[in-house]
Amino acid sequence: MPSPDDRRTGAREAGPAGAGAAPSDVTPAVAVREVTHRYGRGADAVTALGPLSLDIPAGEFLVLVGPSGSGKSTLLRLIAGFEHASSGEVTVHGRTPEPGRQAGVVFQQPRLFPWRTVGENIALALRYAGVPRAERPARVEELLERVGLAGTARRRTWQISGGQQQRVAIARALAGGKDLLLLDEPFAALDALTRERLQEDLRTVSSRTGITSVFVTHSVDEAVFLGTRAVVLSAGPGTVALDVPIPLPRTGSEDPDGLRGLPEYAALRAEIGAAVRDAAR
Ligand SMILES: Nc1ncnc2c1ncn2[C@@H]1O[C@H](COP(=O)(O)OP(=O)(O)OP(=O)(O)O)[C@@H](O)[C@H]1O
Repeated sequence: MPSPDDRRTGAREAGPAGAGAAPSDVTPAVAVREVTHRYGRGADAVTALGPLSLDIPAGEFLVLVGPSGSGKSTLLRLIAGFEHASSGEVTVHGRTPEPGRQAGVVFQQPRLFPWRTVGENIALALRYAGVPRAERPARVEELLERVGLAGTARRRTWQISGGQQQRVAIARALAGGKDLLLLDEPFAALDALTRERLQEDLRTVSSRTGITSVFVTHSVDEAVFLGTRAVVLSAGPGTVALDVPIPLPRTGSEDPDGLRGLPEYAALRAEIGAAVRDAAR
């Protein structure tokens, strides 16, 4: 899914973790400092997360893995600004996150407007991003091309497959021109083959644009394939159980089978898999 205007941030050129960490004096794209999060009050309160600290440099593709209930989605929601930390601080480019402001978000379900066409769903996001009306059709086509859906703008969302709908959701998240993408198990509901295709395409998009990404998954294989860094959360309330760089080749044109066949790939899978199993005990 190459695009003529692939963006590369300065920090990306400095390199994500795994390809040489960003210098420590650069403000991270996302900073999570001593954060805890509780849902509810009194006797019904659930501590979902923390205390947890994490810096995510610009350009990094951070994958969050961990047992069910370890607080992965909670952490993502805090970074998106959907929740406010009970204690500690979350900042995105040094500022308190606000919903829809700093990040494009993709959920497990595509959440498209069913009465609108594919193109209209994306055009709406462009409108919210302040893109002038006259420029929107060309931008829609460009975004659709980027996610492998060129020529589908006029189709209704119910006329396309679940995998295609999730591609539209990714295009919509990219439409805002944000440099942070938050994805909460976006491929979990898809069949294995479609899931692999989307993983490959997302890896290419992320490698070529350098967009900072935080991706929640239960799949260790998905984590190693997509990430430049993996963080495993302990059983809830989640803290960092393992934090490892994934220094695999990342030009955006790697052969997926070749990547999965690398000995480093198998070693990372084993290390992260063991940490997830330990965390779940
Ligand atoms: N809105 C909510 N109100 C009350 N408790 C919540 C809420 N959302 C999450 N929790 C609780 O917070 C804890 C962490 O949930 P969270 O969904 O963040 O974990 P997770 O690691 O993403 O789980 P999963 O992998 O199952 O999706 C769990 O105990 C969950 O029950």
